[in-house]
Amino acid sequence: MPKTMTHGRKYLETTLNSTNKQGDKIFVPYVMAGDEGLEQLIPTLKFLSESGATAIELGIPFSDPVADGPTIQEAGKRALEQNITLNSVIQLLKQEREQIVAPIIFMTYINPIFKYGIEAFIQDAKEAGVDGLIIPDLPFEQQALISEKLNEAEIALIQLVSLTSSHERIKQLGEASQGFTYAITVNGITGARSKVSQNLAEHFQQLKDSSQVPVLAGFGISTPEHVIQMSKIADGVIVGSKIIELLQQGDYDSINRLIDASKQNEPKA
Ligand SMILES: O=P(O)(O)OC[C@@H](O)[C@@H](O)c1c[nH]c2ccccc12
Repeated sequence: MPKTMTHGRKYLETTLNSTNKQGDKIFVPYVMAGDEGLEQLIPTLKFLSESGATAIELGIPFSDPVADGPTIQEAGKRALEQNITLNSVIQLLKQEREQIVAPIIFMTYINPIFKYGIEAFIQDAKEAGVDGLIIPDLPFEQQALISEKLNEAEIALIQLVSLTSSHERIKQLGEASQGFTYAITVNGITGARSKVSQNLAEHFQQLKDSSQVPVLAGFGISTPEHVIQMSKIADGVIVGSKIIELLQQGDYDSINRLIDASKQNEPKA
């Protein structure tokens, strides 16, 4: 990161847009903070960033992760056993953020933020160089709780869109979108799957037409072929459970192959 570039929504959006402009698709891996111990977190983030991840979604472990499938839940348990908290992740990033070029998006449930205190959290997240936030259990109607202060701090609040969102809701979310729009491509929880959903081209076209920021596909994407398939209709992908499995196995080659699959698109004229 150039020293003059500060972190936040603009840095995230500029980074994502320039990836698409180059003709590549966006690749966002999800990792659970502290799954491999807190001391391994910076090396892992550095590896992902240097391997070509466009941005990184960093999960904060939580005791009641309602949207998470088994792989992410297990990773969360391992992290909780090591006493990883929102606070310890923020403290680490305050020290080491500069080592990682890729924008960082926190994925945290709302409870840890309440516990931390909304204002203190936003201030510390800003100081830690957090560029965006995903809060899966904060309904759109309740976002005013936090969105104004996030706007002031210029941290992006990412909107999640489900397959069952109505046309009207898609329009609302599109107007509120910052950073990127997270399009959930299955009805269900997170987790690696053998096949990705088909026939989503129209859905994605509708999302792209209403979103002011790139639209990324997530949930179930597990192979380079899935990445290529989804990248045809979305601006990029998010891969969580599979990345967690591969990190556990130390299979960095397969992680590189997933990332490389997002870079096989012809440059736009
Ligand atoms: O694991 P998958 O199926 O590859 O999907 C990504 C997902 O895990 C990650 O983005 C995520 C983890 N926890 C979440 C909760 C809600 C929405 C998204 C998430």
